[in-house]
Amino acid sequence: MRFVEVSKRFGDNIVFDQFSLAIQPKTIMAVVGPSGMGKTTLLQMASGLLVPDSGAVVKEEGESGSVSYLFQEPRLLPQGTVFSNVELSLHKAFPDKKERTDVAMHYLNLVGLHDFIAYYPRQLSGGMRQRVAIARSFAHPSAVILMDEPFQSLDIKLRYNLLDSFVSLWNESPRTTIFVTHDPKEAVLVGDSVCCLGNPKEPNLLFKIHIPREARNISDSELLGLESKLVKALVEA
Ligand SMILES: Nc1ncnc2c1ncn2[C@@H]1O[C@H](COP(=O)(O)OP(=O)(O)OP(=O)(O)O)[C@@H](O)[C@H]1O
Repeated sequence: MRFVEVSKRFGDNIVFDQFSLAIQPKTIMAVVGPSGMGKTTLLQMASGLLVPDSGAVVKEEGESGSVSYLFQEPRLLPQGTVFSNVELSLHKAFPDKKERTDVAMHYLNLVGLHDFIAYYPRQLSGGMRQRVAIARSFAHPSAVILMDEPFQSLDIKLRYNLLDSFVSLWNESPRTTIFVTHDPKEAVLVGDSVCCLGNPKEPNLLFKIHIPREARNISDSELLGLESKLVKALVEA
């Protein structure tokens, strides 16, 4: 997916001015930036919910069709079980009931919720609810996943556990992904590239990360170095 010289303003507020960014198919672009710099706006333009004033969002071959959105809050149906929260979203993509059930169960297994499929959201912890939402995003056969600070409200241990779950699902079924986060550590653990919005010297500072995702460690010196560069860029932004 490519943002090509995209401009977007709300009244006098210019959020993007001739902004360009290329996300290689089936890679993860982490996006960090101070509050109000346009991260959610970027996701909305990627999803087609919002149309740029000028410029274009270009999808690569195989990226058209529906997108999966993962939000900070899991947005589950309170009256549906864990299973039906995933299965219900698949009716259009998988008209065959058996196939739909298999797909839902496959992803619920991958996020470790096989023993909780008959539970209702109110019976789950916040982390478990977010696992359901992750399973639902991946179960949907969309080529693009847009993530808006999905782990922000969780404690640090849970956050990194969920990040691991997300990476396992992603490795099993890679999709073009934009991952918005406030946390530079999350960004360097998960992204193939990290785009930092809002730095006055370089409005879309881009870092590429060459360490394979599965080999990344929170205390790896190269990642720590990159993280501190990001923190510096964010403080200057
Ligand atoms: N529908 C809208 N109408 C008017 N202004 C808007 C609208 N949507 C976003 N904005 C403005 O655009 C700017 C970017 O908003 P956006 O939500 O994309 O920022 P963000 O980087 O995601 O912020 P945060 O990190 O706080 O979620 C902000 O100044 C916001 O007030």
